[in-house]
This record gives sequence, structure tokens and C-alpha cells, in this order.
Amino acid sequence: MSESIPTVDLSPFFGEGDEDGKKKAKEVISQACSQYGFFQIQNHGVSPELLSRALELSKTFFGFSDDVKLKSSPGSAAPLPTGYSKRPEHAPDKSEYMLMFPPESGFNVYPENPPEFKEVLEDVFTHLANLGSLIESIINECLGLPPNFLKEYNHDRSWDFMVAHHYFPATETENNGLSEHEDPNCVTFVFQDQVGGLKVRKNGEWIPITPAQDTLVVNIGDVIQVLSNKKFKSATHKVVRPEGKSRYSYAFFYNLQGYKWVEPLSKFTEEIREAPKYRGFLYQEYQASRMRNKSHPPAKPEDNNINITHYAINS
Ligand SMILES: O=C(O)CCC(=O)C(=O)O
Ligand SMILES: [Fe+2]
Repeated sequence: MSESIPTVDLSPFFGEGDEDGKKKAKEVISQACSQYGFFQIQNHGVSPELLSRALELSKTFFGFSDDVKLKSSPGSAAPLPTGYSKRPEHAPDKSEYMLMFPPESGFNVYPENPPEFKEVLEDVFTHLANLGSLIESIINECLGLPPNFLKEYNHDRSWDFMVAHHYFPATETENNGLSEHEDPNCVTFVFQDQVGGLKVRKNGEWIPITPAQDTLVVNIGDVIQVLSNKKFKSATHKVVRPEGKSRYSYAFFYNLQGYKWVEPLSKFTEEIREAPKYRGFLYQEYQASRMRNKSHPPAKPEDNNINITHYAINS
């Protein structure tokens, strides 16, 4: 049997007093974050019906003609393209997507149809942002940081965003859905239909993230990797398009304020006499350079390489 990423039951965090359950969950999460940078969560408090509904609605929306979809095309003032976008023909990633910031953001552009789409998207967004705070607080403890350290550092939720993805079926010659990459943010949640295709790299091997009922995928982003001086890993992952089938998924990016400085914390460097593995940077500069790469993508996936190693210190 091929290797799989760990699954964690989060129910101890929603009840009272199950300290032992919390401790065990934290152990699994710590291991998962240092070995894989990925894990799945069950009993995460977000209604499975809501998540399935969101997938059904995005499938309906992406089934409309381009003319209809393009009515909710990106607002130009937004820092990332909100509303509907289709990857340019020459892009290595063969997909279309719909992006939103928090429900209260003025940047959002919602499709008129299906009529419930907006409400469901907003509901999912709110639940995942709350779940993000919980996971961030668990990571804070797993890293042994002072109470509320990450919460105070990353205090403004207006930078979070969510993307509904539609990957087109593979052709005979080509099956790249989303080129290999690491997520730049703090923590990402993914929920997907039953089709499969998401893979994470560990020790040079691609491990499939097999869709499992009512679970959410969690992955660590570059910000946590840098702060922890690589104690926790922002793993490389990609989406391979299946043959003969479209794939639908959502990714929620629990992000960081653009004006924040990101660098390895002294707890993981000076205090333990380890050299920093990264130089510090302003988060929005990193995010912007990655965006430029996406909006003007290189023709070959292997050139799509603006990533955190740009700030790596090679000692
Ligand atoms: O569609 C997926 O399963 C993953 C999406 C992803 O990795 C991303 O949006 O960064
Ligand atoms: Fe990703």
C-alpha cells in the first residue's frame, strides 16, 4: 500500500476537558507538520453538507458558458483577481477558478447564478476562517511559542482568500492541473470532490492525497516554514488532471498581512544556536512576485519557480 498523510480527529478541541485527546492530536499534528507539511482533519466543526453544497454549486457555475462566467470577471483594483478567471491558453495549468476575499470585502465579485452561490461561499469562508484560527492556535502550541503569539502576529483576517477550482480533464498528451508549488501563506485548507489528483512530495516521491468523506486537507505554508526555520515544512504539491473527468476543489488561504516582516524566530535560531535558513522579507513583496509569475506565466511548468528558496540562506 502506498504511503498516506496522517489524519487527525479534531473533536477534542470542540468539547470540554479532553486534555488527553488534545495532547494526542497535537502530537500527530507536530509529526505531520515536520515530516509531510500536510495532514487531513476530521470532526473539524464545518458542516460536511455545506462543503458538498459548495462543490455542487461551483460545478454548476463552471458549467455555464464563458460569456456568462465572464460577467463576474476580476475587479482590477483587487490585490488578487477576484471573481472568475480562466488561465490563459499558454499557461501550464489547465483550469478556471473563482476567487474571493472575506465576505465583507469590497473587492468581491459574485456570480448571479446559481442564486445561492454567494451565500454558500460566504458561509464556507466564515467557517474556514474560524477553523484557521483554531489550527493556528494548535500550531502555536505545537511549536512551543508563547500563548497567542501567532494570533497577535497575524491579527487581521482581511488578507485571507478562497479559491474555487475547476480542472479540465486531461488530454492524451498532457495532464498538468496545477504545477508543483508551495503555498506562500500560513495555513491552507483544501476540500475536494471524489475525483482525486492532488499529490504532495515527500523525499522525492509523490504521495496522493486520496479524497476522504468529510475530511479537510490542511497544509503548512511558507510563512510558518520560515518562522519555524523549517521545523515545520511547507510541502511541494501539485494537481494532476484525471482522464475523462473534471475535478472540482476549494482552497482556503489563511494568510498574513502584507506589511508583515517574515523571518525565522529566535526560538528556532539563536536560542538553539542554529543558523537562520532564510533572510527576512516583507510578505507583500513575496506575494506580489509570485502573482506576477502567475499572471505572466512562463511557458514551461519548470520555469514557474518563484518560491521561498529565493530567500534561502545557503550555509
Ligand atoms: O485543488 C487542489 O486540490 C489544490 C489547490 C492548491 O494547491 C492551491 O490552490 O494552492
Ligand atoms: Fe497549493
